[in-house]
Amino acid sequence: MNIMTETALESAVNDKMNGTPNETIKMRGRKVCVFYGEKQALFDVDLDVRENQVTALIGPSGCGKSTFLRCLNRMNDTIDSARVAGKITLDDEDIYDPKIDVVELRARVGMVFQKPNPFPKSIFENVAYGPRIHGLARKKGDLDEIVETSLKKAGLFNEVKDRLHEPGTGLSGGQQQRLCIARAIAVSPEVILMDEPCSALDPIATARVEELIDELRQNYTIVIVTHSMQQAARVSQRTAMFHMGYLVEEGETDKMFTNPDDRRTQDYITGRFG
Ligand SMILES: Nc1ncnc2c1ncn2[C@@H]1O[C@H](COP(=O)(O)OP(=O)(O)OP(=O)(O)O)[C@@H](O)[C@H]1O
Repeated sequence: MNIMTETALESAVNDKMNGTPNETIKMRGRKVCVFYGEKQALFDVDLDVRENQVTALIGPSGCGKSTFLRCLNRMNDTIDSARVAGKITLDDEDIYDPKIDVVELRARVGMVFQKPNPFPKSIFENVAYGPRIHGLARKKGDLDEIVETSLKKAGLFNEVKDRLHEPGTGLSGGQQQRLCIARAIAVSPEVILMDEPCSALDPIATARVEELIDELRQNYTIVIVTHSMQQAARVSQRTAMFHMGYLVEEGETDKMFTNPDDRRTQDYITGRFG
């Protein structure tokens, strides 16, 4: 290693130690437009997603938050009437390039939905399914290890270790959502998209998932859609405010909640509309 590299490394480590956020852009959206048939749902959205940070998407119902989230792993491809224009990159690679393997993309950019949706299979199988189809378990024992590690990272292992072969659907709502997070983690994603992951959970289960999101950001980049201003303020480092299909403004969460630039953000966070 030469001196320059050593210095650069040291400075990067110091930045980390000082808590300077990682400003690497993991995903970049430029002039993103989405149409459902004739109706346009998103207009020229430019939004960067920073690595190892939580980005919250907020705004009144129907403003396009979930539509934008679904663009990030091409889930809109599954909606017949949907058409996406503009450019979205992951590590500077165009995810809408025809060469992109969408199955592989969705392993790199995983998703957790509003309602916990475990498969009607055992807890073990819920987590093992993805790694198995993606060929991540090479030798016997690999799968056991992936399942255990993923459940640990999702903060669920201790609660379920004695009943791994019982149905995932038998868990509580909060546990099911953490199982879905373990399932997403099991294929080693780089980005995790969460569409209102706590809206079906009680306050205690919500608090547990919020803590988990904060832990996960050390290893993953997270984008979360939420209707809860408190949740956005608690879990995210950056917040993006949408209104009627437009990105109104985006910035550090602390600033967005104390001193936003746009009147619409101010009105929304203070409950004046939405
Ligand atoms: N599958 C679809 N087909 C047609 N229109 C859709 C579809 N999904 C969303 N839309 C429309 O696109 C617009 C944006 O919807 P979207 O669900 O992205 O908003 P949202 O901000 O996530 O809303 P909510 O907070 O209510 O979930 C809305 O007008 C909605 O009716």
